[in-house]
Formats: sequence, C-alpha cells, structure tokens
Amino acid sequence: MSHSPSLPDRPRLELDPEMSEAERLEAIRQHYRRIVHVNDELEDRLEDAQGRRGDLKSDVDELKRENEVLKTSSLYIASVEEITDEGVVIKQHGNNQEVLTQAATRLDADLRPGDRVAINDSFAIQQTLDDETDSRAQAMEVTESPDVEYADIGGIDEQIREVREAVEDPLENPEQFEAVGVEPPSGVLLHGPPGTGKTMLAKAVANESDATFIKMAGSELVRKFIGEGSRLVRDLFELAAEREPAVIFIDEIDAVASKRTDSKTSGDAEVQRTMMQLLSEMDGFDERGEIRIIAATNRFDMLDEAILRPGRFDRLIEVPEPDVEGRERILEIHSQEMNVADDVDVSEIAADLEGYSGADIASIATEAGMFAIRDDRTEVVQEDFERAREKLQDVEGTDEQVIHYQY
Ligand SMILES: Nc1ncnc2c1ncn2[C@@H]1O[C@H](COP(=O)(O)OP(=O)(O)OP(=O)(O)O)[C@@H](O)[C@H]1O
Repeated sequence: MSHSPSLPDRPRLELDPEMSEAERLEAIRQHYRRIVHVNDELEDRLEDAQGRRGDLKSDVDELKRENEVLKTSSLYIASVEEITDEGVVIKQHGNNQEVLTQAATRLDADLRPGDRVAINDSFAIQQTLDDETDSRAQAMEVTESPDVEYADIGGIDEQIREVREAVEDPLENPEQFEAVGVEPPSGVLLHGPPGTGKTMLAKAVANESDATFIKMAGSELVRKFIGEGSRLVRDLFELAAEREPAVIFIDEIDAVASKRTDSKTSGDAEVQRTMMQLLSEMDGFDERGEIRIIAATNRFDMLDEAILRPGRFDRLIEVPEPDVEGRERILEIHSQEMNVADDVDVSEIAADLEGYSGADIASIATEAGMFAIRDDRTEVVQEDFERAREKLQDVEGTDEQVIHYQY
C-alpha cells in the first residue's frame, strides 16, 4: 500500500490589483476549481483511511479471538513433519504421536517442516514457537561477573556473612570442607519482603567468588509450554556445569514450589513437573562440583516443604526490612555518588523511613536528585529527600501500604 503522508497544498487565491474585472473573475473561477479538486482528493483519502481502519479492526478482532483461545486452553509442543494438501502432519513432543491437523488461517503460509509449534487439546496448531534458544534466553540470565559488591549492600551484614559461609567458602576452599569432613549446605533460600536486597546478595556472592551468575525467574518457568519448564531446569543445571564455578539463582521460587493445591488442572501438573525436575537436579547435586544454588522468595509461607528437606534448600536466611541503621547505610550507599549538601542529616531521613525497603530507599535517593535538577540546583538538600518520600508515598498509596507488604 502506498499512501503519501503529506496532504495536498492548500490552493491560494492571488489577485493582482492591476487585473481587469474579467481577469479577476477568471482567477476566482480557477481557484474555485482547484479547491473542488483538493476537496475531492481529501475525500478519497478519507475513504481510503476508513477502509484501512476497518481492515485493521478486523485484524485486531481476529487476534483478540485467538488470544482468548490461547489463554483458555493448555498448549502442548509439537513439530511440523510435513505439509500436505489435506493439512499439516505434526508430531507431538513427549509421546511422539503423529497427527494430521490444521493451523489457524494466519499461520498457514508460514509453516515449514521442522517448525516447533504449540497445539491445543484437539491438536489444532495455535502458534509457531521461537527457537528453543529464545525461550532459554527469556528464562535465564547469565552474567560472567555481576557488578555488585558486598559494600553495595546495606543493613544486612549478618545475612551477607551467612551467605558467604554457605556459598563463597565452599566454592573457594572445597578442600577445607573435605578435610573437616562436613558437607556444605546444598542450597540457600533467601526469604523476606520484596526489594530488600536478595538478588543483590546473590549477585554479590557470585561476583566476589569469581563465579558465573545464572539467574532463572520462577515466574518465567511456569509461563512456558507443557514440557518446557522441566527441560529448562535441566538446561539450567547443564549450563551451570559448563560454566563452573557458578552460582544458580532461582528468583520467585514460590512460583514453581508452592504447596500442592487440590485442583488438578494441567497447568498445576506442569508446575509440579517443573518442581520435581528441580528437586531431582538438587538431589543429584553432590557430584556437580563447583556449583552453588540460591533461591529467593517473598512468600515463604507458601512453599512446599519438599524443597526445604535436608540436601535441598537446607540453609534458610531471612532478609528482613532494614532497621533504622540499615536504612541510613542504604541511603548513604545510594547517595554516595550524588552531590549532597553538607547539612543533610541522613539519620533523620532514615528515621522517617520506617517500613521502607532498600528498593524504596534507592528510588527516594534518585527522586531527591530529580527534585534538585527540577529546581535547577546542583546540590541535593534535605527537603529534596522529604519531597521524594512524599512522592513515593503518593505513588504507593498510604503509609500503611508501604509498611505492610504482603509477607
Ligand atoms: N540492602 C540494600 N542495600 C542497598 N540497596 C538495596 C538494598 N536492598 C535493595 N536495594 C536496592 O533495591 C534494588 C532491588 O533490590 P533486589 O532486587 O536485590 O531486591 P529483592 O529482595 O531481590 O527484591 P524482589 O524480592 O522484589 O526480587 C537494588 O538494585 C538496590 O538498588
């Protein structure tokens, strides 16, 4: 479709005082014809645009319908074997069943033998899937050396000490554990409210023990297609073995390891399978060498006890909301690069931030800097921090809500 974006020029009437009556009349006539012409052209374009709008709307409706279907049914993975006149031959992963089926109309032209597709309960192809590597990339984040240090984390010194003991020491001095004859803890579980530094802590310990940091988000795992969650868990441990020394960090572990629910939907069964895979990887952990595993959750109460048994996540570390000294330290950390006025009283600000997490305090520091910039100052003053706190409070609702996280 070629639609020129520019509109036709607006015709101009140019009358010269020297012109005779007849010439003026002719000029006005010509002008009138030009206006009519431009008007016709604009009407054509309007009609065209309305037509396109209709087309786009039906595309949107179609996509909405397909989206609804996708949301309501569970999907399975299959590969396209052959495209025939009667339909598409697919082979379902897992049971290797071959089926002749159909694809949603918009997929017809694009399907090729070898493609990975998602099919529904009645084998109809719902969508083509990205490369496997893409789904891995979405669920896993690999960093050779994360740029977080222990010194960047405020208010949880005791937790840092415990994590170092459980993760860093066994990575750096495995002989010592062997000599003494103790097994280092298998897995460390960090639990506590959101934004208290759990991810930072996992990154810092990977960095300071020169280990590759491999993060997997539990919530991503459960969004995957049937069969993919457990495969991703397997891949995760394989990748860690290739990159050792490595720290595996599973964020939001509650997404895959919640207490069993009574419902027997296929989604739940899939989550169970992913968790079983995780447990079996952890059970075979002894021979794995220099790999340590850390998980984090904001919902400790929801966890299935199976993952807390000895040999699994057997070192529990609570990461609480910071106390007043912790808040002061976090404020100092996050404002150390900022040009803060000498008379700013960090302890007074920290005292006012009861119930705020490290993440809240980090955004208060940034926001305080923004207030200074808005006022065209180069120095951040006490009042900027107060305004920043009020702003964050407005965003998050009342003070109450800031204090009572769901935990
Ligand atoms: N103790 C802390 N010291 C310094 N900064 C912190 C601390 N806690 C949180 N922050 C700031 O908040 C951001 C988010 O923290 P982090 O991702 O580690 O929290 P989390 O506990 O893993 O949260 P969630 O449970 O929501 O994943 C950090 O990047 C950092 O800027």
